Amino acid sequence: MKKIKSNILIIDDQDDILFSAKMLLKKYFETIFTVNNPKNMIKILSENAIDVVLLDMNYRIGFEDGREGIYLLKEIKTLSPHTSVILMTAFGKVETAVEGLKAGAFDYILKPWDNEKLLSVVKSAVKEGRKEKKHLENFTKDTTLFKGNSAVIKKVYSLADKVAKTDANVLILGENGTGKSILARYIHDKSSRKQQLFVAVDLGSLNENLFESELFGYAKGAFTDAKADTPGRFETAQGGTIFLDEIGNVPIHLQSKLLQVIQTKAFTRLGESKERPLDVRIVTATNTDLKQEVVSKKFREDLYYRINTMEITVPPLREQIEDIVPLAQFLLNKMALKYDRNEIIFEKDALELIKKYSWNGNIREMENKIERAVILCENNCIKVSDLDLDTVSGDSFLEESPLEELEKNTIEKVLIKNNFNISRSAEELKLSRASLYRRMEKYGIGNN
Ligand SMILES: Nc1ncnc2c1ncn2[C@@H]1O[C@H](COP(=O)(O)OP(=O)(O)OP(=O)(O)O)[C@@H](O)[C@H]1O
Repeated sequence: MKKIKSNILIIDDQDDILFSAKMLLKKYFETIFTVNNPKNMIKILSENAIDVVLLDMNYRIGFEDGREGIYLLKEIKTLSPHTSVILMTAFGKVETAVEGLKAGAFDYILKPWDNEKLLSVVKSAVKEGRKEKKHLENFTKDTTLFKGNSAVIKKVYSLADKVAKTDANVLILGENGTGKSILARYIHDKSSRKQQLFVAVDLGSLNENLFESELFGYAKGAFTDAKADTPGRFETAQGGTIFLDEIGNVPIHLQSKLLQVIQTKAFTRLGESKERPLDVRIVTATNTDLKQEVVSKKFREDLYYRINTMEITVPPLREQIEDIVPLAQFLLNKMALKYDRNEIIFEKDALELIKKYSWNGNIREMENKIERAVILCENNCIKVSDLDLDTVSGDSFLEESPLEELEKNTIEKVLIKNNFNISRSAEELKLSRASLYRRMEKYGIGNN
């Protein structure tokens, strides 16, 4: 049987436990390290990429409350944040193990263990760790784009990847600051037009009188200030992509001009009669409900159907809660780089607040708050007060809405049904184990 490529470290003061765990695991996993004194774990963890640590919770005779285990767990997580830790505890000491789960342990196992159970927990820890590592690689490779790992955002990028390969017009919908223009750029970068220009036009701030000249260009003498033949934005984007942001703000009398260009794939410079062929990919975006605008006759239906060959909705941050903390870390890295503050980190309470805050202004709001905090922060640790978040506005995630109540009840039911088996419950709820633990913590499930 081919062994799974992974490094496992077992820490226990009883040599017979180390021996039997090693005998069992070495049949399935490539490298097994053992230490009977936790002090020796530091060297192994710093010299090897350890995937999983199996950690006993009690060492000193007479101390059996598991405190040492919790302390060591935190130390391991600091030294090697992506190592999964499985706690080993005696029957009857489960409360401390549950506390360990909240402090970041992957799972716990009761001693004496059932071999099948131990193997299955270690295998899932290795698998989960790999996923996280891959996610981290994607995350650190690029400092301009954060993709996220929640199901909703993964769907967005998978759709964007598919549509990028085609020449279809794309309409991107979403609230302010959700990253619509970032997604438009992403589609361009993934398309066969990536070597050509990506031209972004903010139609919302474009003066009505300049609309035509700016978009389609003009000939010398077309109007008083037209001193020379000048190409417009569409022409500049030839061969590439034009991104028309805030398309919902275009007044109805100008919408027909856009429609004509999109329909005929040709444009005419102001003051000229010659029609020029147009070869651009059109990506548009808006935060208004265009369908509703069509119903209320503020937006032309024919234009709507021309621009939305493919429609992608970027979710607000409140619908991708599991991405909030990684995004905050991503933006902190970005700002740390920008302001040369490499050592800067979030204080635990600040990160908790970030997690619970409502972020109605989405990624833009978070970026602004973190940038401000990096500038203002006096030492290298961002505190709650540095973030300047309005926590009294009452719309933070802290409050339990009926929807949350529903979620809490469902989680409780599934956990009870599965005898508090986390893996099975997570599978049934279609959540990762980590997200299930996070929700349990949020709702105080399993605390008593
Ligand atoms: N996926 C992302 N990765 C990194 N930064 C992002 C991402 N999405 C958005 N941002 C940052 O958030 C800010 C807002 O993004 P963007 O302008 O794309 O949002 P938008 O939805 O187009 O906003 P608006 O509706 O106000 O035009 C930008 O500064 C951008 O750098």
